[in-house]
Amino acid sequence: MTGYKVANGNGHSNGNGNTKGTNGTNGHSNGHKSADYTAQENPTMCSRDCCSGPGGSNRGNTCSDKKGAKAGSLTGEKIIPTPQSLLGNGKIQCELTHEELRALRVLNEDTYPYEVIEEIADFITKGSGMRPKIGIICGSGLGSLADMIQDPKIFEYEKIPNFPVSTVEGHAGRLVVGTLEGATVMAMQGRFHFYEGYPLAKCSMPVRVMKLCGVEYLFATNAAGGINPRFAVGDIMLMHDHVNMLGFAGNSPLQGPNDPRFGPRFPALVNSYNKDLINKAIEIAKAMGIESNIHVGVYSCLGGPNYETIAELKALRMMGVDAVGMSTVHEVITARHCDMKVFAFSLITNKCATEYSDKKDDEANHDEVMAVAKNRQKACCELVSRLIREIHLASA
Ligand SMILES: O=P(O)(O)O[C@@H]1C[C@H](O)[C@@H](CO)O1
Ligand SMILES: Nc1nc2[nH]cnc2c(=O)[nH]1
Repeated sequence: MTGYKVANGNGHSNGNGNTKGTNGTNGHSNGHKSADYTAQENPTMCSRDCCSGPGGSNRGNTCSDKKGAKAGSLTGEKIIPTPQSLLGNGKIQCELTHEELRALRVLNEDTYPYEVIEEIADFITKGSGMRPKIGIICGSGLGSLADMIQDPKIFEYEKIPNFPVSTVEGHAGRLVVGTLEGATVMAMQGRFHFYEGYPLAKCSMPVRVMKLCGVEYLFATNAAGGINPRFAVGDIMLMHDHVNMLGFAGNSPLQGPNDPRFGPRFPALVNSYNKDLINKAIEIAKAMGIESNIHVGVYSCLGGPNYETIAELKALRMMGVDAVGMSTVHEVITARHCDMKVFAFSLITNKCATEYSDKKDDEANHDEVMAVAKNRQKACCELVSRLIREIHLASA
């Protein structure tokens, strides 16, 4: 115990009556919402050349031809665009061109229209001349897997239309398409996390791009803190299930209008992690002589960027969670929604303390996470590449 008394040694004081959410939102401020409000607050914004709307030649003036405007805007009444209206017949305040509407929806970014994702996928398949079968999302420090790809075609995220950019140290921010162990693959060197300020649908949008590029298998890796006391730093936990804490808080990458071209409105998530791939990975680990460092377990994603409190870690352990991180779950949900086969693992980069202590060493930190990931990247890369080889051989 550390300088203060906890009544029952469990570390909880029941003083939790003030934890209610304050604004009823999903908790992310994406910095782009203003695009909606500009449109709704300017009743004269239109797509024609007569006024101050986009492309208008008479900027700063108001439009006298308001035929396209909804009645509400003429009386000054506010019309709040909803996701349905944005995806519906395209009328927010007045007629927008298809391109303008799409730009608004992309900026609005909680929903990525199918057509935008299709365009990104075309950009990648045409630019690389390949239709990859396996998609890989490289977790923190494991980006070197993408460096093993042969004949790589590299796409910097910032050069891909409508793609977000990586903001985390250790995430390079590029997409690499090429061949690995005979299979055509596309690998994300750098993923998008909720804590970067991106809504979950944007974090996992690249999974849908992968799907439309032809990807059938999603491989996702992450760095995670080990909660299971049997786990050591440097171990690998093959994910066989997850606890979606962001989902408990009412947040999902599938929120908003469902496009059935990707998958059903209410997808089932039991058996999300492919058992055959888990079993093959265990066999490969045996052949590599790292069997004793391999576990099968349950991962949980929290929003981050802060690491967990002792009370949170105790609660997660009681829920059956073995490792905790800040990613992957929303990618897996998106992949399963569009019927991809999923294989995922956590590299245990730190042991999570579940007892109170004053020792600084017990605190997780990103430098340690990166250092362990660097040390273990050879084993992680070998495991993934050998598994990809098996998939390739089985389908040849
Ligand atoms: O992208 P992953 O899940 O590997 O990154 C983890 C979570 C945080 O970004 C970071 C914390 O140190 O590592
Ligand atoms: N949330 C979380 N993410 C991590 N990523 C690497 N280690 C950790 C950890 O202990 N907690």
